[in-house]
Amino acid sequence: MTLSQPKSKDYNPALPRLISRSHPPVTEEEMHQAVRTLLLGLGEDPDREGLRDTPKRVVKALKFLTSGYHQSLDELLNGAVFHENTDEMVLVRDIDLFSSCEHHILPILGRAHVAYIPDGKVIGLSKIARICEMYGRRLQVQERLTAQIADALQGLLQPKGVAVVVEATHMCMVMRGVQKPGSWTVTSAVRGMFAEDAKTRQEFMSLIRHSATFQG
Ligand SMILES: Nc1nc2c(ncn2[C@@H]2O[C@H](COP(=O)(O)OP(=O)(O)OP(=O)(O)O)[C@@H](O)[C@H]2O)c(=O)[nH]1
Ligand SMILES: [Zn+2]
Repeated sequence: MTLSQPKSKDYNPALPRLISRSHPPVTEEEMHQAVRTLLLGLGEDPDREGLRDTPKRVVKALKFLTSGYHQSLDELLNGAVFHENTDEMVLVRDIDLFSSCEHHILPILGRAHVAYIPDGKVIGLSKIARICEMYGRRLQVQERLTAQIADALQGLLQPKGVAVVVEATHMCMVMRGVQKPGSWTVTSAVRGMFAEDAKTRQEFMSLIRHSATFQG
């Protein structure tokens, strides 16, 4: 049986604070011009054949990579929250995750492991991956991304506990800056039983233990 839809306006841990709410809208043409200016600033010729459509492509790509700002949990869930009498841990591990770091707008590539202990309600498994995707498609820091996934599940299901681990490599640390290709950042967010009970947390950690590699 499908439960009544949780309302994201009642609970929305990731209400995007988009500046467009208070500023006049920026037109598509202005965005293209901005990319053209960037290319000029880099010493490129934006009118050469290979770059002619690049401003359009960049804007389109960036819009896609930040499309999570325009999604809501209600829409994404599509009612897929069900009554189920179980209180055993549910874990979806190795969810590929792509995001963009808010400091450099460069990719964050990795994976998420998401677990919860139900308290009368379960969520469609694919929706867990969709929640990760929605928050990934925003400008992020990994810590906030991890917490937002945990808080979304906590708010939607009121489960006995939630645990999220994100393992990711940041292109801003690989391709530029400190240039450390082998580095992985691991962040976790634990709520309820996972925060309170070391045994439950250990069970989760042992279930996700493996070597972190990214296979793109
Ligand atoms: N905590 C956190 N930091 C991040 C994340 N993504 C990028 N950063 C860091 O944000 C910091 C920005 O530091 P700045 O000194 O302002 O920028 P920068 O000169 O480009 O820094 P470098 O990368 O050290 O060259 C860097 O240390 C990045 O590694 C993230 O998801 N979480
Ligand atoms: Zn960065």
